Amino acid sequence: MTAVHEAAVPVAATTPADLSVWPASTTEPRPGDPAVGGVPLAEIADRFGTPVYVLDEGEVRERCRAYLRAFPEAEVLYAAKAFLCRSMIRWMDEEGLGLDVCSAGELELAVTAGFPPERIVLHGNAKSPHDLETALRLGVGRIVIDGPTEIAPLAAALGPDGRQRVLVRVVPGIGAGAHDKIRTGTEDQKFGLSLSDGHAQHVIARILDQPQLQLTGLHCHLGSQITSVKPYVTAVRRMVGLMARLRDQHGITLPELDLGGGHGIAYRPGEPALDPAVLARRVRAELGAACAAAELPVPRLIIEPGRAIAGPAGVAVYHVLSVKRTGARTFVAVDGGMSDNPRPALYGVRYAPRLVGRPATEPLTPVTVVGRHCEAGDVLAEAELPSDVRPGDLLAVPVAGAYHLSMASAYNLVGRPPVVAVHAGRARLLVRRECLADLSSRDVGV
Ligand SMILES: Cc1ncc(COP(=O)(O)O)c(C=O)c1O
Ligand SMILES: N[C@@H](CCCC[NH3+])C(=O)O
Repeated sequence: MTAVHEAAVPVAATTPADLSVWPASTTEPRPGDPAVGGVPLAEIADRFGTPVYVLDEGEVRERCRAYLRAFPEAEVLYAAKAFLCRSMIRWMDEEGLGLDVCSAGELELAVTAGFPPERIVLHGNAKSPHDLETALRLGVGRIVIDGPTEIAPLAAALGPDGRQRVLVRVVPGIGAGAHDKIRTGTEDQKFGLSLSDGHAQHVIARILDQPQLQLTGLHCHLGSQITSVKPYVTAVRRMVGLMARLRDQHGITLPELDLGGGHGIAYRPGEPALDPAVLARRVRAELGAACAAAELPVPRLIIEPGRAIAGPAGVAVYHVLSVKRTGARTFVAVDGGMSDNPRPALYGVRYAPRLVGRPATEPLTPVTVVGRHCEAGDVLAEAELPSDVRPGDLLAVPVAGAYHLSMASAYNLVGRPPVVAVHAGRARLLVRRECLADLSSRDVGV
C-alpha cells in the first residue's frame, strides 16, 4: 500500500458520491445519509452499534441469479469461505445454488441449517480425519481429492461397500489472481496435483483402482480476484487435454469439469470486474471447441464463485474514534480494524470508505484510515474524506461482504462485529456481536 502525503485536494465535498461499487439498492435520500436495502446506514449504526456489517439480501440473491442466467447449463456452487451464516445458507438453497465448503465446520453448519448435503462439495488441501468422517456421515455430494495421501483413508472410511463421488484437484500451471498469496493455479504451491509433471495423471490412476471412489471429474482453481477471462480459457484447454489423455489411457469419459472460482470484483470505483456473462460465453465457446477437437462429449461445468456473490453485497460501518494530524498526514482511527478486515494487511488491498450520517461540506483531503489494534500495519484504507472528519463521525466501507468476517479474529479481544441483513426497508440481525463471554468461554482458567 502506498502512503498518501499530499495536501488537501480541492474537490467539492458536495459532488454526488460515486456509488458504483455499492449495492444496487443504495440510495441517498438525504445528502450524506446513504441507505442500503432501504435502510439508512446511520440508523443501523444507532440501532446495532458499530462496527457493524450490513448485508444486502437483494444484492446477494441478484448476484446468484446473474450467475444462473449466465451459466444455465452449469452447477453454481457458492464458496462458503467468503462468508457463511445460516441465512446465507438458506438464501443459497432458495436460489438453487450448491455449496463449496472446506471444513467439517462449514459443512456441518450448512447441513444443520437444512442445506441438502448432496449439493455440497468438500475441498481442502489437508482434510482431517474429522473432515472426512463428517463428510461421509452427512452424505456430502462430492469430495475433491487434493493429494495422494487422501486416497487410502477415504477408501478405508468408506469400507468395502461404500461409494463416494470424487473430483481431483489439478494444478494447470496458470498464474492468475490479484496477489501472490492468492494464486493457486501455479506450480510449486500447496494445493492440488501438477498437470505438467504427470502427478495428476498418476494419482488419478490410483483413484481408479479404488472401487469405492467414483471419479466424476476434474477440478482446478486458479486463484482469487481474477479480472480477465483469459486464464479460464487456458485452463479449459488444458483440462480438456487431460480428460482426453485419461480417455486414451483408461477408457474413461469424465462427465464433470469444475473450474473453481476466483472471479474478480471492483473494490473502488473504476476498477475492473469479471462479468459472469462474458466469462460464460468465452468458457462455453472454448469448452465446445476443445471437446470437439478431442472428440469428447462436453462435460457438465461447475463453478465456485465466492467473493463475486457476497463481496459487493456487504458494507462495513465504523465510528471514528480519533483523528491525528501530523505534518505529513492525517490518521483517522475507527472502532474496528484488522480483526474484522485483515485483507489490507495481508494483501495490500485498497478500499474506498466514505463519510455517512451527515452531509460533507468541507473539501476532501487524503487520509489514512487505521484500525484500533496494536499494530502499525493495522491500516484499513488510504482514502479521501472531508477535511473536517472528526471523532463521532461514521465511516462506511463498501464491498465488505467477502473474506472480512470469515477471516476475522479475536485480536485484542474486541469482539467480532454483528451482521445485519437489509431488505425492502427492513433491517434484521443475522449474527450477533461477539461479547466477552463468547471470547472467554474457552478459557478454562489456571
Ligand atoms: C477451491 C476454491 N473454490 C472457490 C474459491 C472461491 O474464490 P472466490 O471467492 O475468489 O471466488 C476458492 C477461494 O479462492 C477456492 O479455494
Ligand atoms: N481470502 C482471500 C482470497 C483467498 C480465497 C480463498 N482461496 C481474499 O480475501 O481475497
